[in-house]
Amino acid sequence: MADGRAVVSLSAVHKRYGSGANQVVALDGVDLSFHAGTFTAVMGPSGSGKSTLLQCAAGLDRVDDGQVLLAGADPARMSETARTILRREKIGFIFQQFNLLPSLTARQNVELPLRLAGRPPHREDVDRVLADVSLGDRAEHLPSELSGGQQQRVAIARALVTGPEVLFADEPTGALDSRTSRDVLSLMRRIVAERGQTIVMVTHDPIAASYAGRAVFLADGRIVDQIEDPTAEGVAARMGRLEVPPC
Ligand SMILES: Nc1ncnc2c1ncn2[C@@H]1O[C@H](COP(=O)(O)OP(=O)(O)OP(=O)(O)O)[C@@H](O)[C@H]1O
Repeated sequence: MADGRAVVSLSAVHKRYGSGANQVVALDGVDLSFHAGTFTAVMGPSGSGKSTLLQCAAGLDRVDDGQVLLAGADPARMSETARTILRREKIGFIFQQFNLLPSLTARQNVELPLRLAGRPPHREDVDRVLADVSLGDRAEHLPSELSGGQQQRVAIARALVTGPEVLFADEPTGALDSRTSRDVLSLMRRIVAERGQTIVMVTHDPIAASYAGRAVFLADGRIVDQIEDPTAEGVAARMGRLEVPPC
């Protein structure tokens, strides 16, 4: 369902932390676009800049040089309030640790982004998105009454309920066992195929990357390779050449 429109694009993006001798160049001239309806895995060794890329692409962190365009807007040129609204309305996030509110039911967690955006949640919309993640029968359960995979599916429903242009996922299966991970990844792939959702996922796991339509490889803050329709074996082999051998 990819339509060739870039939902997120980074042009010559540089991001540095610290200064002087302690300065770290986290992103070193990144040019990268994420088109509508595509599922991209961002891979690379530890410290290569994956999380920084996600933070900058999502407008959560400022870039030092270059430009990010996110859903047609440049977050660097927006006020803090406008950036908050952009994040609330156009972006969904999924995290390794789910980040659900423990005292709220699955339904109330899913309703939360709508309430924060001042949009009264309609029961049928929330029911539909819970059914989309196969949790129609768990709506009234607390997170503590759900398995890890079910909690991550609530988090996905919560990320989808506002109809975001792009979903950013940071190691979404990092806290799940392999079978549950496969279920969550299959769900993410289905959301892309059926809803035309755009997903950008940071992962260490070649099997997770194989669910994406493209794997992008970072090393020392630079994009060094891309693989279309990646297989777990192909990704693992490419990663093996990027990882620094232990001394
Ligand atoms: N807030 C910060 N202050 C200083 N340096 C930072 C900060 N955040 C990240 N870095 C540095 O920037 C570089 C890129 O970090 P980043 O977290 O983006 O890498 P990563 O590929 O996501 O790593 P990992 O896979 O280990 O999570 C690293 O050298 C890191 O130490």
